Amino acid sequence: MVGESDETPRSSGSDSLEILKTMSKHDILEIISQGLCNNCDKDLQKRIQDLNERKASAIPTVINDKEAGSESNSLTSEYSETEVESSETDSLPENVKVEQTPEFLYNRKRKEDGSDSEFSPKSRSRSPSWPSEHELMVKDILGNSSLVVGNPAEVEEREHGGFEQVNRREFSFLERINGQHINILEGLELHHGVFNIQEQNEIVQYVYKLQHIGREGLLRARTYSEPRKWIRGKGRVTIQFGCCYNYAKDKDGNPPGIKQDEKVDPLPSLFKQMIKRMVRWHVLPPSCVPDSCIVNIYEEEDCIPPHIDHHDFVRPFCTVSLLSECDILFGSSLKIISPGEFSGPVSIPLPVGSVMVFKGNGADVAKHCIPSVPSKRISITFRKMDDSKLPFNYSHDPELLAVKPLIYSPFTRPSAPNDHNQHKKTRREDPQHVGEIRGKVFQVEEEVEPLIYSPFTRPSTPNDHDQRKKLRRGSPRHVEEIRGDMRDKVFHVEDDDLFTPRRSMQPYGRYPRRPLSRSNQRRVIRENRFFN
Ligand SMILES: O=C(O)CCC(=O)C(=O)O
Ligand SMILES: [Fe+2]
Repeated sequence: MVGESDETPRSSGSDSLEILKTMSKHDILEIISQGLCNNCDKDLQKRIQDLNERKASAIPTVINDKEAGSESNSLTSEYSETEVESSETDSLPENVKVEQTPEFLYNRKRKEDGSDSEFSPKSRSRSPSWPSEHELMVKDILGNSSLVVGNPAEVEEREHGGFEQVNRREFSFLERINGQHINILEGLELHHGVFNIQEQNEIVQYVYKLQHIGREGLLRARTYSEPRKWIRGKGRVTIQFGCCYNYAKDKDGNPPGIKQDEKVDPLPSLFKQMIKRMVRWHVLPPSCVPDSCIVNIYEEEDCIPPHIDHHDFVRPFCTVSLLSECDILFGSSLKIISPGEFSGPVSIPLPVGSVMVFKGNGADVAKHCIPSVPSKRISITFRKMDDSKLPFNYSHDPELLAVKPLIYSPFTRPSAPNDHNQHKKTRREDPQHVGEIRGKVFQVEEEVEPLIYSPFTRPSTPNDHDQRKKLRRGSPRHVEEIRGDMRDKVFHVEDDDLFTPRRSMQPYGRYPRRPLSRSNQRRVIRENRFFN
């Protein structure tokens, strides 16, 4: 057990118990969750499991929030599993409200729906440790959704052949920060083709299912949360898995970041499949396999304000965009104009099905935000927690521990469908091809020629557009010319359609965008000129 070799004088067992009674839940968790040997860890898990089972088979009288006259309209609003499990609940007076467990709500719902079988996982009779009953129940509700549907040959084909189609874009935008020109978008990547339309549909349906069971109160208290809708432009629905993340200081004074003593639901199976896909297909490195995610469900006009993702999460992290396209703004400084309306120097459209990877300056120097969206949108942000910030009692998911990128060789790339199987075999069997993956990655980079773009040299008619593109691509000197022209600001923009100076100088948000008055236009342009 903890500190067995510690030589400091110890208090007796009963003293320790007395001290324990005066300690906060947080401190107790710290004591029982750190530095245990394997045997003690197993023993502890078994004790928790046994306690859980005893509690589950003797759920105390439950009073419905609504029946009790509570104003809360969400069954989940107060529920916390740790509270239900804490010893105080055993000795509550009869009329004191006891929060409802998701299992209870689930069984009640089943009864309401006419099903007479209660949720009773096989593990109730005997399970060595995880997953808990609650987790089994959520799995049971979600069913066996699969990212890739089809016969085994199609699945194999998609998993192993599809990543050749992925297209990666990088971005560059120089801002002058402390007198130096810095590419604030360095490290940002936008990947297309990682999830096809059928897979996107599958994911969207899954998110709706999660939203539904979240609303029903069947997910853990902090997993599902809804914004207070009456405040315009504020927030969106969020569903958190893997860890509980505090966006801002909470009502108990906990700072923003991962709340280690709070439990949320673990990553659901379909999201693990998405993670595996992204690692296998080189969207994310195997050294940084996400173990948490936040689903954002934006209704029309919802937004996410300017921020830099918390460093409780390591880099890179990524966001998958679904359902509808919206713009994401970047800048070392972003302005809040009104709720949901922000302005900044760079705007990048996030196509449906794309994956944006954040690292380097793109994650840590530039802030980002999503202004009020034009229509309903879903995004899923996948992040890996810093080791020191893992929730207490966290156990790594074995399914995600051994994910490896697929091996690809540009030199054995199949030219005809007949070669294909042979090619796949070579790739999988010959580890030396790992080195060639780099070749492939660089090749992708070369395919995307960075375009150098200045708002002042932007072509005005479609006819000279192509001509200019050619010129820019063909002549590296053109870069210098533009740099010379731009003096303080150099715009490197990767795609013609991604950026226009007019758009960058207008506040974003609110669709359709209001035309700016002349004086406002002058003000915004002036502000952007002297942005640095
Ligand atoms: O919805 C998005 O695309 C961005 C989400 C985001 O920035 C975040 O979850 O931190
Ligand atoms: Fe973010």
